[in-house]
Formats: sequence, C-alpha cells, structure tokens
Amino acid sequence: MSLKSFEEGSVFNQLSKSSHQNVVFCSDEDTGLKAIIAIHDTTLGPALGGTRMWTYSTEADALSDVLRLSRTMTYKAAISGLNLGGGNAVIIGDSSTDKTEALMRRFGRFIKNLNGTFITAEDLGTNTKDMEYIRMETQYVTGVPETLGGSGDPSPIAAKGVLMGIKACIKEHFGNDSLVGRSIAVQGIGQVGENLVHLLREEHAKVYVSDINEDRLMRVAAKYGAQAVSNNNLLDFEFDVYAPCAMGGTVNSQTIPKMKCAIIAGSANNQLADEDVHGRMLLEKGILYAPDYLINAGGMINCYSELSGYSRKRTMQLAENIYSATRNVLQKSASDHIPAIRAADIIAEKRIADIKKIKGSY
Ligand SMILES: NC(=O)c1ccc[n+]([C@@H]2O[C@H](COP(=O)([O-])OP(=O)(O)OC[C@H]3O[C@@H](n4cnc5c(N)ncnc54)[C@H](O)[C@@H]3O)[C@@H](O)[C@H]2O)c1
Repeated sequence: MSLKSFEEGSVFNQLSKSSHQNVVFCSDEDTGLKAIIAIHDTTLGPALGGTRMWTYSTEADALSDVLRLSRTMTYKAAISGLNLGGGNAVIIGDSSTDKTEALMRRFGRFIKNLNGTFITAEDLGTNTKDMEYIRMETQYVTGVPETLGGSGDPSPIAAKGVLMGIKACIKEHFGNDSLVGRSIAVQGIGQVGENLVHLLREEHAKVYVSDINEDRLMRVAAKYGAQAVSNNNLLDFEFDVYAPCAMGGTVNSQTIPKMKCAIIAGSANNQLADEDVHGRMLLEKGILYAPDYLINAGGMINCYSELSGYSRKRTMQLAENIYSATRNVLQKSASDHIPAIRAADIIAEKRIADIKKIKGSY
C-alpha cells in the first residue's frame, strides 16, 4: 500500500476525509487515559460538546464516533442560533471500572491546553462529578452541579425543546398546535423521556410509553396516567406522534414501512439510520420528521446559558425558540420538496457561511 492511500475506515482514512479544524489524541500512561477531542468548526464560537466514555472495540471506531458527534454539534448550535461551534470528546474505556479522579483531571489538562477552543459537558458514561474533576484543572467545562454555580441536570430543558418540536409538527400537520387528545408514543422513558411524558400529560395528550426497563415502565405509566406498551410491537399501533427517546437508528428501512404515525419527533440522537436514504423515505411516505439535532438542542442550550451566567427563565425561552425553528425547517422541506433533515442542514450551513463572511471582513 502506498503512503498516499489509507485503508478504508482506518484512522488516517477517516482524518483525510473529515473537514474538522482540529483533532487531538490524548494519551497518558500513568492514568491510563486514551481520549480523542474533535473540534469540527468554531466559526460561530468555541466548540462545545460532551465527553463520552465508552468501551470502543477499536480506536478507529472511537474516532468515527467523535468525528460524527462533533459535526452534529456544529449544526445543532448553528440552527439554534447559539454563538457556539461544534466539538466532542471520547474517552476509550469502561466508565464503571476505568474512571478515576486522576484520569478525569489529566483529561482536563488536555482541554486546558486547547485554550478555550473546546468546552466540554457530560455525555454517556460521564456525570456531573466528572465535570467537577475537569473543572479542577480548567474553566472550559459546563454541566457542573448547581451547588457550584452550574446549570445542573439538562434533561428538563431537553424535554421542553422536544415538546416544542412536537407542537410545531402538530401545527404543520393539523393546523393548530393543541395536544389535547393527540396520541403520542414515547419510546424510552429515562431522564428526557419521563420529563417529556410529564409535559405532554400537562397538555392533555394521550400518552403511550415503552421501555426495556419494566419497573420504570410501570412506575412512569402509573405516575402520569400513561399507557404502557410492549417495546417489541410499539410500531404496530397507530399514533399521531412517535417520539424516540432512547437509542438512535430506530428509523430505518425495516421500521419505516411499518410506521403508521403522522409525525416523528423525539430526543434520541441520530434517529435516522441513514440520513439521506431514510430522510427521503419519510418525505415520500408523508411522515413529518422533526430533525433530532434541532429539537434535542435543549442540553446544549443549557450549557450555553451556563457560560453566560445561568438563568432558568432565559434558558426556557431559548428552548421555546425551537418551536419557530422547527416550523421554518418543515416549511422549507415542504416548499423545496426536500427531506426535513436536509432543510435543517441547509439553514444551519447558511448561518455558518454568512457569519464566516462577516468575520472575514474585518
Ligand atoms: N439527557 C439529555 O439532556 C439529552 C439531551 C439531548 C439528547 N439526548 C438524547 O436523548 C436520548 C435519551 O437520553 P436520556 O438522558 O433520557 O437517557 P437515559 O439513559 O436516562 O434514558 C434512556 C431510556 O431508554 C431506555 N431504553 C434503552 N434502550 C431502549 C430500547 N431499545 N427500547 C426502549 N427503551 C430503551 C432505557 O431503559 C432508559 O429508560 C439519548 O439518545 C440521548 O443521547 C439526551
């Protein structure tokens, strides 16, 4: 193999194809730290993104995840009108056995060395305690506990944003955004899902819930007066809205033909298994899709607010803006006859290009 060609999927192959501004590999033998920080774009501001700790099978898998996640953060910030860029970090390891104070603080030193171009927050496998350790080494971290001046748990804000996305879709489809009597299936009733069920019931929607955790399913169903549905045949039922709030990839070539819902709008990241293929399939089937990175931006909005002095009221207002942003995307999707995810990408890319131009002019 010549030095000019890289093996498909290899670390160098992925880097050669990516459009990231900076990718930093962090390694420390003493603490066992192996991490990658990817900064995708800082046109709009410093790159903000979570730190995920996960047992990746290969280093190439870890790189692929961090490149994809950081790019999504760029689009999420851009479409939400935030003055932030997109970045993300992954630590390779088992969060239940490999995580130590020293490892998190060593990782914090790597973030410090990036001089504010990357700001992190919690993600899968990390929590507010870990953010506290990072904070001991650098100021460039959000999501620290409320007792330390942070914004605390972002999931109520994330759920509020998803509610706004659902209401915007309901308005587009039914002509008014009342949720009274609308049927909504929430798949995954964890931190975001449970908050969403609460908000939906307050608006008198008929809520159906499913989760792989039976105890949680029964508890949440009873607490909010929702109906529990088996996770295996959730898509066999007819709902107005399917709200995926667990894992990604549930909207795919196998599930779309079975779907009887009018709308898909939930918090899960990367809901479409393949954005191009499945975005187009939804458009052709007439199912409205609220782009995941737009309506689940509440977590990022929460971090953004923390950076500028946290105010719950202002944060809620920013989350409420997701309603008009979703309506813009759906209208562009309808008028240009393009998938909603593509319409969202175009709007986000235009904001970045416009700001890049004005930044280049002084
Ligand atoms: N927490 C946030 O602030 C936030 C912000 C933006 C996006 N998200 C995304 O929203 C989703 C949910 O996040 P969360 O913080 O509520 O997670 P969580 O871990 O608290 O809850 C996930 C729930 O989904 C259930 N679940 C897992 N696999 C399932 C399956 N196959 N079918 C049905 N249920 C399943 C789990 O049992 C759990 O109850 C994730 O994709 C996350 O990336 C979260």
